[in-house]
Amino acid sequence: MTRLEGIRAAIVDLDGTMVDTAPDFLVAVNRMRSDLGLAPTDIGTITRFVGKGTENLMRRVLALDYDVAGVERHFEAALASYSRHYIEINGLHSSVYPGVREGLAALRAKGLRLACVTNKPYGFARPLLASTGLDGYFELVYGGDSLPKKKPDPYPLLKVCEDFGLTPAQVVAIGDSSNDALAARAAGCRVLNVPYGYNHGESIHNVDSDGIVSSLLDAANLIHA
Ligand SMILES: O=C(O)COP(=O)(O)O
Ligand SMILES: [Mg+2]
Repeated sequence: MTRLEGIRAAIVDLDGTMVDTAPDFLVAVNRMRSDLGLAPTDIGTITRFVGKGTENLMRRVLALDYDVAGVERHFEAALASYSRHYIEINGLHSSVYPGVREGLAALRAKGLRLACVTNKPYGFARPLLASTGLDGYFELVYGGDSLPKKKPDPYPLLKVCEDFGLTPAQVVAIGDSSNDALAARAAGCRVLNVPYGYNHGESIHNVDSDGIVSSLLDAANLIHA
């Protein structure tokens, strides 16, 4: 695969890229569903729904049972219940993917600056990064509610470029979904995808990116300052 040259910073996605959080999502969603008197859902359904932030996840899991008006009627209660449960179990059922720590360390060793940009709410992302010990690698963390727009909008990536004083062409995004690739393409950043995450239940091979890497360590081996 082609080397990426002239890269000074990497923007790394969280859910499905650094941490396999689907089991956490499943537990919190099912506790919320139980609070609302709904039957539990399954991990396959959850992995299709994760990626576009908490509000979208709530609407999708409510739409399993309710029509559009019903979803909106139950939305606030569902979000409050889910958020309370998620913060209680955040990280307990999750694991860091192989090659993540090694990849982040290798990127830092090459002199790259690192930012984490996730659609996960900042209040969930920060404690997860701390409990997994990944927070020390990142100069910057933006959650899905940190900025006016979230991925696939390019805004969070462009904000990182501005924060770092770099042009988008000097920055690579690494993520598991079309959200990450679309945001990167629209921003003018390079982008690498990992194939082991969620991608809305679709094949990552149909996504326009600069390459698919099997791990963050493989990504680091392709990236050069
Ligand atoms: O929480 C989500 O919806 C997905 O978060 P991500 O951007 O880290 O994949
Ligand atoms: Mg992701």
